[in-house]
Amino acid sequence: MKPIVYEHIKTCKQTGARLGKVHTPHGSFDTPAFMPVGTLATVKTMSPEELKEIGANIILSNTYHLWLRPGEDIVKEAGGLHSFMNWDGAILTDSGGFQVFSLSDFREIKEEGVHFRSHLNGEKLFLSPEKAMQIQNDLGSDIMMALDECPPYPAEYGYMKKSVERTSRWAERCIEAHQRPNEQGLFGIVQGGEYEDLRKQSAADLTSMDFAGYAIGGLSVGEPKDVMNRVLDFTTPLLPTDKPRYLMGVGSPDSLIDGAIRGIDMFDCVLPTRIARNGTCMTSLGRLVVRNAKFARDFSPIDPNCDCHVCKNYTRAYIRHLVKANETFGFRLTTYHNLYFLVKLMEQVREAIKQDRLGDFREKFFEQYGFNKP
Ligand SMILES: CNc1nc2c(CCNC[C@]34C[C@H]5C[C@H](C[C@H](C5)C3)C4)c3nc(N)[nH]c(=O)c3cc2[nH]1
Ligand SMILES: [Zn+2]
Repeated sequence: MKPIVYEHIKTCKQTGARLGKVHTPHGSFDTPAFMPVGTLATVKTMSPEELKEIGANIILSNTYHLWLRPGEDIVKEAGGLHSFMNWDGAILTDSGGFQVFSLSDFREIKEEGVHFRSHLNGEKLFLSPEKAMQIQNDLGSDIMMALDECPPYPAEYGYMKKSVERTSRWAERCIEAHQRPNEQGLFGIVQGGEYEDLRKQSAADLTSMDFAGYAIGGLSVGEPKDVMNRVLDFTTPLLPTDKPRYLMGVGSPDSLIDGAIRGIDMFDCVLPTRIARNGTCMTSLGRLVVRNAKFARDFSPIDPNCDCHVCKNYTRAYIRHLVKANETFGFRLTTYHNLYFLVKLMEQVREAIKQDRLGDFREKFFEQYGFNKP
């Protein structure tokens, strides 16, 4: 039986956004959904209980890092990632390719796979479609990603065309190498950069193969927002309506809303956890850098419009003090609030889709958050 099932509930009459549910062997989650990112089998500083409290039902984990440390064999011996990290919700693992390109200084892409050096000890390593499948099979994630190449931005047409064709051949090999298709879903990743014909070719190749869902890759790699939105405008319509669509590496509140409007169901981004660790918070009135001196005697919550545990019990002055003193608890508070903020934002997006008014919601939110300021 299919491990991943997409249930379409409705499409917003005002925009192309769709309300849905994704059913997995470890529970379901409402879409559009933001997925918190756990790099080393933990969403940094958050406990599984806190992630549940925040409302996260699916998290991302990291093939590349877990392969290098502690090794997928140890995670497999622990019974898989769910028991290793004591998380009983859904887990999505990326294939590791993106990490190789963004972390290791030496790498060589060949037809058979990618040769590179470990960013930990410089050891020569090799990642192939078959290896990426074996690692994710051992980790036991509910949603696995095919091994793809995410080309840099910008990339010239000739290179992009060759890369798309190789990514499609790798996708075929991933399907072949997938050991447990009835227990773990496998998503294909559409590439093609900003070239409409290459996006069409990539989507046609991948949708002719039987994937549980489709990701749009190659974006959020430095391109302007309007380029991302244009690529989404002509790419999402190429994807089947009865399967989830995942926009990889996105993103900021405005990109989440604009992606949902263009029919995206799933998002992931390190932003909320990464900026939290330098004391920056996302609030309904825009970004707030809590270590700023003006908050030294500010005994109000991070976000007056937020009802999270942190905003109900702690003040800007206290969190500023902790962050300035480099106290771990301070980063736990900013991380908890930022994740809650994005999970809540997606709840408001789903509510707006229900009421066919996501366009109006976008206007109000952008105005209040300050996205429209020139
Ligand atoms: C930021 N922009 C962006 N990201 C991207 C990612 C990684 C998604 N996040 C997973 C990830 C990546 C890192 C950091 C955490 C944990 C783990 C390792 C998995 C999230 C991508 N991943 C793949 N396989 N392909 C892409 O084209 C791609 C494009 C992206 N553009
Ligand atoms: Zn809050």
